[in-house]
Amino acid sequence: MRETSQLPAPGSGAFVFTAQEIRELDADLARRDLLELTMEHAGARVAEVIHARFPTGPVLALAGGGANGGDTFVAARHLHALGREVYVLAQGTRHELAGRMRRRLEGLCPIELLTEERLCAGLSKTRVVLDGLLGTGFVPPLREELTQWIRRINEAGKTVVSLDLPTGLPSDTAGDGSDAERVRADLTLALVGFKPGLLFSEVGEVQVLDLGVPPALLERHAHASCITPEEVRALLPRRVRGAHKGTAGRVYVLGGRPGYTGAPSLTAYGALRAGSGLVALYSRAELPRHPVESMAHRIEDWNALTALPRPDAVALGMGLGEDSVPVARRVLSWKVPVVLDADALQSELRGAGHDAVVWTPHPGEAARLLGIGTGDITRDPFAAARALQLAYGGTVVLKGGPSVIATPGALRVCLAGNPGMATGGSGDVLSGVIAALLGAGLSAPEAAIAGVYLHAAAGDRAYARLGYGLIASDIAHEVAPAWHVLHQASSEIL
Ligand SMILES: NC(=O)C1=CN([C@@H]2O[C@H](COP(=O)(O)OP(=O)(O)OC[C@H]3O[C@@H](n4cnc5c(N)ncnc54)[C@H](O)[C@@H]3O)[C@@H](O)[C@H]2O)[C@H](O)CC1
Ligand SMILES: [K+]
Repeated sequence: MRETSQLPAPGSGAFVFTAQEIRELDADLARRDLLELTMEHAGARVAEVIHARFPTGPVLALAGGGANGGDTFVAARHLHALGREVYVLAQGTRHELAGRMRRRLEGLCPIELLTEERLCAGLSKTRVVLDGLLGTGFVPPLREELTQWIRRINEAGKTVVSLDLPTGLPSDTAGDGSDAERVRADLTLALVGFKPGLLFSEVGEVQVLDLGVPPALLERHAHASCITPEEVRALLPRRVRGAHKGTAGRVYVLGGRPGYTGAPSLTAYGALRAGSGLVALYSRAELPRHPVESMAHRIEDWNALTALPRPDAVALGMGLGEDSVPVARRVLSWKVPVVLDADALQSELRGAGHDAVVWTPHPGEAARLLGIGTGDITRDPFAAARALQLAYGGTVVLKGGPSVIATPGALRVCLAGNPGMATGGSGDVLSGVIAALLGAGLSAPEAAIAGVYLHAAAGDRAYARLGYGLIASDIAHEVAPAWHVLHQASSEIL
């Protein structure tokens, strides 16, 4: 689970790149004669941030044989120019670029070949370690000498700043949970954008450095992009002066069964707090704690649904149990926007969906839908979300820390939210929020993006008040102020 204090700023509309996409971006930059400039910029920015964050003491810069090491040479030169004492240990290399970089340092700060002995001596004398051994070019498994060096770095207890990626962390997938073989960084300065490994592993603080790469190139090569508060604000439905409850979205919540009555009630709270004009619950069970602002109906037979007027959106599956698949089939045939959650996330519904469906699995449900293990989902949530979207259609929200959204055209990730939200009923609230937005007229991708963000922002508000003791109904109630702040705020405040 990610620690709240380690979350990157949710305001950053950063992109995410895999190692392959970085190679393609680099090739594009090289064609435009911009690659060397970009590396120069990277090193200068890294030096600037290190100097600002850790302004005193010697810096030990560890440079690998690839471009990650090349960036480190540039950073060392800029740190030296800022008056810092810098000691560079470089991996033996024939890399032409790294060789040139090294010549540029000669006479400025000491450079030696990296050996274990020199590493230990250097670590004992330093305050800050700049880890520039491996970046996106790392191909597991680690070579033995690297494993030993990483161990030494981690044991030294110094402040460690990793350049682009903590050495040993795979770029494109979540780390395996053990950090024995990767640098434990206090801060990672990610170049150009996040790498998936940084989003889905325990990596400490991450800061993305903008290297002045033209946004059009970033967009062309990116794997995914982070949801921004600005775009969510623009998506939020506005009520007209003559609005009444019937125009603000009528949402049906279909869920619950005897013994499982809390889930649909939380969905109803989520929908109401996200602005639904009317929320009606239908369940086989009595729902003793449904919001008084909603209408709860106990029904004996789901055939009774046929006689009901069509709502603007439906949230379906929360606590519904084995009736979920036939009920979902019936509701999907109405062709109104639907959120399919919890018990409705079944592989029998493959092919039964339509464009206005939002599927909201957590990793366990996603694994069930794809017929693979949960570990395969959490290893690469982007790939899992995309695979689900291709198999099931509509829009997929793969819940997690962070949540990932696959729309027909894009992969998105939400950096807001916190581990306190890992509490029973949190997902039920989310399906209500998304259903409310669908009911207000947003498309499935829009409702998923805005809903996931609003829910996460509400969770952050609840966490600020209550810490890890927050419960799902707190998230539901914080949706309203989260929305209100977003609605009112100017883009400067965001
Ligand atoms: N557009 C950008 O974001 C830019 C990023 N840059 C930096 O370039 C690196 C990636 O550089 P690359 O040369 O492709 O790879 P690395 O430096 O990460 O590593 C290559 C180096 O590592 C050795 N190696 C690979 N696998 C292993 C292993 N299992 N064990 C030990 N050693 C291994 C390999 O032999 C090579 O020597 C990116 O992270 C950014 O830092 C550029 O500056 C351009 C702009
Ligand atoms: K690194």
